[in-house]
Amino acid sequence: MLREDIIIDIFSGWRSFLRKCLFRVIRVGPIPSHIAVIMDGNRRYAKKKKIDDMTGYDAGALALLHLIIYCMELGVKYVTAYAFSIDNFRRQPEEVQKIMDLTMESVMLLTWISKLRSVRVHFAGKLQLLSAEIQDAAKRLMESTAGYNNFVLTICICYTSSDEILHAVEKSCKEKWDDGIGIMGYDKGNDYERLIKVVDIEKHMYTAIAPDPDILIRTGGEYRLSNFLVWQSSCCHLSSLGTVWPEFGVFHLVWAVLDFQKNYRYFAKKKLQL
Ligand SMILES: CC(C)=CCC/C(C)=C/CC/C(C)=C/COP(=O)(O)OP(=O)(O)O
Repeated sequence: MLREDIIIDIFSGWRSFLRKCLFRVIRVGPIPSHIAVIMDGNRRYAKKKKIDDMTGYDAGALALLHLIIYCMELGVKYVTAYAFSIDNFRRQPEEVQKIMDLTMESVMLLTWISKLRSVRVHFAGKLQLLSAEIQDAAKRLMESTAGYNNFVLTICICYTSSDEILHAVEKSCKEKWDDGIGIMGYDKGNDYERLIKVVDIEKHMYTAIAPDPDILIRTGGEYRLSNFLVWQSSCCHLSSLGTVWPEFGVFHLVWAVLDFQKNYRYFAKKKLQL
């Protein structure tokens, strides 16, 4: 399903030319540095098109590849996608297997794209829940692209925010403990001095490779975060789109960015206050 000729087609041709003209106009305003996506509605798309659910996921993976390329052209440096949550292991075995197969295919395709466009690929989540084969392939891709910084793609797999925060707290405590500092704070007059700071926790997040997202897009008409980037999205523009993920296209991206630009002053001010 995910093939190199599809990517060449997205990068070139008259559509790519028109897109670049449109992006030139949008770039007059502020461009988000980081866009995160919850790719909801793949099975609903499959039902709508009367195809099987697994083909819906294929279409979803292709929509993600389109988004990555559009973001590169627009000048967005970071994209983070919620590919599979820890809770998704409770789904039908064939569905779990399908997403794992897509992950493996994506690793192969991303190996090719990353060399072509200097893309750094990062997998974020409890990766030990993946099969040994996928863990190895993901690790190899992360290592081989670690030196690139043109564009950073984070694929959240076996991920939930609760697990990410627990992991980061554990790591921070262990680090302080190993340094002989201890983990409990102490009273300091009227104040309380914490030994574990917010920066310590943030350093150990699975997604620490990227700054907090500027826009979080959720498709499928839902208004929930579903345990995705909960810590990181306190000051981010939320965009809930009625479209199902495989139908997400360049105009949906443009809409989300224009909406972000409309509210930019507020978010810029809030970020300065943090
Ligand atoms: C790189 C990589 C591994 C790509 C993964 C491809 C992909 C589109 C994953 C989405 C996973 C997922 C569980 C989405 C929820 O949609 P749903 O189908 O549950 O939505 P619905 O049931 O509400 O329609």
